[in-house]
Amino acid sequence: MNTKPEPGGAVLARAVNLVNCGLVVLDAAQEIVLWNGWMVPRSGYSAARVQGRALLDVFPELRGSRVEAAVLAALTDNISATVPASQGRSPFPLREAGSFDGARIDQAVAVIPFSEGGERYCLVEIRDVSNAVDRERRLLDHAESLRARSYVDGLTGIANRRHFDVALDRELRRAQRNGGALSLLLMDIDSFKAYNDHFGHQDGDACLTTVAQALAAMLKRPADVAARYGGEEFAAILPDTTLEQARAHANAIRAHVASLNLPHAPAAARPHVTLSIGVAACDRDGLTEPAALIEAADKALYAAKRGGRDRVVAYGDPA
Ligand SMILES: Nc1nc2c(ncn2[C@@H]2O[C@H](COP(=O)(O)OP(=O)(O)OP(=O)(O)O)[C@@H](O)[C@H]2O)c(=O)[nH]1
Repeated sequence: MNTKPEPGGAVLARAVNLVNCGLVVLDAAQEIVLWNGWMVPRSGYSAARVQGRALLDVFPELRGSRVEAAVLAALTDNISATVPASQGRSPFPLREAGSFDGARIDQAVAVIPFSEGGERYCLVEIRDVSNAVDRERRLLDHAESLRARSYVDGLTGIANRRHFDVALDRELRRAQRNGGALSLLLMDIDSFKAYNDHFGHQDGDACLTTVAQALAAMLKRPADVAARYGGEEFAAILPDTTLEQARAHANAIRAHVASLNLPHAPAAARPHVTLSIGVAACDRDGLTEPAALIEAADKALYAAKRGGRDRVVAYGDPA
């Protein structure tokens, strides 16, 4: 059996001052009766300076905070409480030891009531959780950037197919709710196989990126979406746009890409890179589902290819 005597007050005081968290003891009047060494360099107050002063007098900004509520609950109702770091801003104005203009330490605070000699007290324990909070923030940032990247085409930087699918579904529903129009363009670079065969795949990739950026620059409304639909195929969702308006816009896109004068392979129909575009709109019967709208635009695109390429065809145009 351990027969060593209990440590004296001096040993306890040393231990309390060495512990790696803030310890503050308040009496029933919320006045500070203990202020450990950890608090001193982080608050800028020595124990002698705060002893006997009310906590809210030392830190007026705690008024109305969750810490004040927890202290009240401890001293009046004998209830323990914790104030986790994630719930808003760090309650105590504590900074990294010795840096009084640095960032606040992220804190997890626990308030624990106890009685001694018939008096009620509470212990306020403050732990520095800055590292954990930092890690959590970095993980959240990383998750957010992964999420954003998962909707962007890695090669061209415009929306990818997944983004397109989500946007088309959303915009079609919105158009139906509001009784508005919506048009879809499917665009394909003409004779792109010949381009790759002549210039090589790397130049092919660069060409795809240039065309994608040119296309995105032509869609100016916030709700418009330009996406890479497949290999050398692009799509544009144009909310609040009728078939005839979309046809006009498709022609402007086609003319803009042609005006870039990107040299094409000798085997291509034109000396420069061109687009064929199929247009469909949801203002026609039966084109209220994404799949039906895509199929209609695809048929129109096929007709544009068959008709000689470098042209715009709308679904329903006479063959
Ligand atoms: N460089 C590059 N080429 C791609 C990519 N995705 C698809 N392609 C190429 O695009 C070409 C498409 O060829 P086809 O579908 O035969 O059509 P096309 O030659 O464009 O002819 P038309 O569409 O009929 O005018 C194929 O050679 C694919 O390899 C890509 O990410 N990078």
